[in-house]
Amino acid sequence: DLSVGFYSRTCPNAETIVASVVRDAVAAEQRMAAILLRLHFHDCFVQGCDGSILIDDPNAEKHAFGHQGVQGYAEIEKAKAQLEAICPGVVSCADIVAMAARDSVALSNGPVYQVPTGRRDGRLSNVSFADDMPDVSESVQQLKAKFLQKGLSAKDLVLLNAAHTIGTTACFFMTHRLYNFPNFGTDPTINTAFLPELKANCPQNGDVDVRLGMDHGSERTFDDMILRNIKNGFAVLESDSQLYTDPETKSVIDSYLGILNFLLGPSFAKDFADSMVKMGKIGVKTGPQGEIRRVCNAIN
Ligand code: HEM
Ligand SMILES: [Ca+2]
Ligand SMILES: [Ca+2]
Repeated sequence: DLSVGFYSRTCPNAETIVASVVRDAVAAEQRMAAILLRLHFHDCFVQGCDGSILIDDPNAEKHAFGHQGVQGYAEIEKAKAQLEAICPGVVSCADIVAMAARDSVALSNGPVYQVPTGRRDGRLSNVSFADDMPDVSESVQQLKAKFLQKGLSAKDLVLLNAAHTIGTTACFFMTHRLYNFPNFGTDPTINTAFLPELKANCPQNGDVDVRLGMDHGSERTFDDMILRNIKNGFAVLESDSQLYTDPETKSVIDSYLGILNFLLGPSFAKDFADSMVKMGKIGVKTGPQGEIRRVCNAIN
C-alpha cells in the first residue's frame, strides 16, 4: 500500500528535491505547472500510475494519439537524476510524477495536500495501451464510464476535469466543437457571447498548434473559476462543457458554487485534493511488483 512519507527514512530529501526541481521549472516556464499536472493524469489512466508514459521507444505508450501534447519528461528526468545522486535505486519515477503534480497545483495557488508514495515503476509500455484514453468529443456517459472503470465517480470526473483551471489547449482540440459539430457545425453549449472569441482564436483551417487558455480569464491560477465558466457556457474544451449537460455532473458543479460555500462547504479545493489522491492510486504497483528505474525513460 502507498503511504505518506514512504521515503522519510530511505531518502528523506525526496520530496524537497522534487519540489525544488518543479519550482525552478515553473519559474523558467510558467506553463510547466499545467504540463506536470496533466502528465500525472495521463500516466495514471494507462496501466496505472507506474511511469509507463515516460518510456522512450518507437513503440512506447507516449506516442499514442490519446497522449497528444503531453510533455514534462525532461523535468521528471531531472528530478530523477538528482535523486539517484543522493539515494540511488530508491525513488520511483511514478512517485516523482505524482509529487510533481502535487507541487504544480500548490505553485498555482491550489490546495496543498500530502501525496501517498510507494509506487513502483512498470515494466511495460506500448502505444496500444493508451487506446482508451478519454477524448474531448466523447459524451458525458462515455467519460463517466471511463472514469468508473478506474474506480473514479462522477464527482471525481468533475473535480479532476477542474484541473483545467490551469493550462492551455491547442486549437487542434477545438475544431470539432467549433466547425464539425453535428447539425449546425457549432457546439450549442458555447455561450453566444464567447463564440466569436473562440472562433477568432482558432479560425477554421487555421494553425491547429495555436494555444488558448482552458479557463477563460484564469488560466494561470488554480481556482474554481473553471466551474463557473463551465456553468456559464465559457468552457473551452467540449468535454468540460458537457459536464453541465448531465444532471449528475451538473449537480456536482453546482454544489461548489453556492454563495455560502466558503462557510458551509463542500470545499472545491479540499475535494479536488481528495480526488487527486484517489486518482494517484489507480493500478499502482507496490511491494515486489514492478521496479525502481535507474532512469525514467527506460526500463532497467
Ligand atoms: C475527460 C477527461 C479529460 C479530457 C478529455 C482532457 C482533455 C484535455 C485536452 C484536449 C487538453 C489540451 C492538450 C493540449 O493541447 O496539449 C488538456 C490539457 C490539460 N489537461 Fe486534461 N483532459 C481530461 C482530464 C484531465 C485530468 C483528470 C487532469 C488532471 C487531473 C487534466 C489536466 C490537464 C491539464 C493541467 C492540461 C493543460 C496542459 C497544458 O497546459 O499543456 N485533464 N486536457
Ligand atoms: Ca501509467
Ligand atoms: Ca483558473
